[in-house]
Amino acid sequence: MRSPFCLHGPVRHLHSAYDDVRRRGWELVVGIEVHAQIKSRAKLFSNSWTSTYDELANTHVDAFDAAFPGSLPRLNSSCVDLAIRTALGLNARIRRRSAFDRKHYFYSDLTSGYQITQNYAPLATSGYVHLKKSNIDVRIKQIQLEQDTAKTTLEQRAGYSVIDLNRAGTGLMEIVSEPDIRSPEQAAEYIRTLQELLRAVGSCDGHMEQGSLRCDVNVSVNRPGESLGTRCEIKNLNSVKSAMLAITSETQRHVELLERGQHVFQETRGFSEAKAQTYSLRSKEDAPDYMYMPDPNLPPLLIDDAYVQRILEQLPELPEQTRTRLRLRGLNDVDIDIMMSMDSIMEIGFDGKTGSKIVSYFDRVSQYRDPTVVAKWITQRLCKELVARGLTATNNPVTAERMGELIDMVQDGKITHGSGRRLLKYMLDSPSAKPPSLIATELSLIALPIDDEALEEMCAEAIARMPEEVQSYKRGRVKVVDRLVGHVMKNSRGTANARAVAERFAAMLSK
Ligand SMILES: Nc1ncnc2c1ncn2[C@@H]1O[C@H](COP(=O)(O)OP(=O)(O)OP(=O)(O)O)[C@@H](O)[C@H]1O
Ligand SMILES: [Mg+2]
Ligand SMILES: [Mg+2]
Repeated sequence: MRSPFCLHGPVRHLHSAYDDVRRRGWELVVGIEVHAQIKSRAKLFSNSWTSTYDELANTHVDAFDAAFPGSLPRLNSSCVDLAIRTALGLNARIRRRSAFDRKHYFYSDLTSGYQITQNYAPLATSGYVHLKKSNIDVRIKQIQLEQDTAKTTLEQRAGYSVIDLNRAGTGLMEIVSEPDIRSPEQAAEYIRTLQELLRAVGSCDGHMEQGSLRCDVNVSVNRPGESLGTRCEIKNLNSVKSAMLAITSETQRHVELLERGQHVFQETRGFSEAKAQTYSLRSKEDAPDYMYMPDPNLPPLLIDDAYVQRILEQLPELPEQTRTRLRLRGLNDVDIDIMMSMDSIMEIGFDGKTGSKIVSYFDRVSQYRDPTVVAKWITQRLCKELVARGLTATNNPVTAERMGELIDMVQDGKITHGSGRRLLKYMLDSPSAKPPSLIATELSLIALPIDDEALEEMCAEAIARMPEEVQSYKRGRVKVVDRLVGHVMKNSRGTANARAVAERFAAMLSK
């Protein structure tokens, strides 16, 4: 499973660079702006459907998305619902009256010349996210609704750019944190926690590599106890790894400037993954004047208590609650983390009631079974086998009922653990409607009874074949019995019960 703290190559190098900066007596301050694409069927203000990143260009475009003169925006209420779900999940205060503004700038990916956003009265304010590993709360300054832009691709050879309007007008939630983050690791945990929450409430699929979740990180350094330093904003980071790298290299740049007696100037910067360095895009002086103004075509967004209450009632279990519930059922944090992180490689449907697919699978399988046993099968076997086959919980061919039967067969000693694993692999590779017990019989996986003559014979055969092992066992090296057991297991194609075999050997060899 992927771990946020698994550091490789340049990350490890920069990680120690960051430790060095800390040793030299600097404190790092980070605030993150996350742009999360709302997982709604329609765009924020038009009837056009949203698209995935790999669809044919310009096939999801309404007159309004193309800024056709005379076209008017109409707010899609499901985007508001999903943003409110998110705000509730982030413990934020939902504004009863929010409003939309125009942010003007001129760029080829913005056909109307302005982006509709919420500058003066955002949808929600003053939330927080708890980071479990770092054990801190990161305050959320605000959550605002805004439009995504079109996508421009530069055709370098041909000397022109092509524009795809599929993304234009898709709803975004901008989630702005307070500057409460103090290390690249905390930033990584913040992004992952947010990702998990957005997926759980079903408001965003959180795929950074596909651009449905993008981060801008703001970085400054200061001496402990002093006021905050000047921040630089690094735009458009599309993986947790590049966010960590960008923060680390930017911190180092600030410290080097300040230690040389120079100043840090407020800037917007980009990040080159290849060089693991940030570079200047524009200084504060060059910052465009966005000429914000209330959008005259959109009335204020009014949200009453009943509306919020209704959404609160539909809110699925949040990750924190799932963790607590699973812990109460006896699961350990490793198993819980594996199950919850499985969802990061899972498609989640448009049904809204998403939450964690693998957790609800676990709930069904473990309803009348030992939860810890079921969790082990799911995390150590099923998840691994699914990932190896490029499958997800959504297209997992083994239903919860069949998985349950398989586990029962192992628990009841009808098949060995090893045979259970083979059976699971078989069921994943050759999906069928047959019950696992029938498949096990067909594959001759049914365990040999403990007192079977065949078992006695197999043990005797092993003893005859492995005199050296027998000798050293008799001289007191009891661990050697494992080799004898291994021989029998191999001969029985894994159907013998390993513990029974070991007991049999102990009895036979003590004679
Ligand atoms: N001294 C600081 N060091 C690091 N981060 C900071 C500091 N001061 C503010 N920040 C962070 O900078 C971010 C500012 O985001 P905000 O959206 O409010 O403004 P902006 O970046 O100026 O606007 P835009 O949305 O146009 O980028 C917040 O995440 C905040 O926590
Ligand atoms: Mg911002
Ligand atoms: Mg910003």
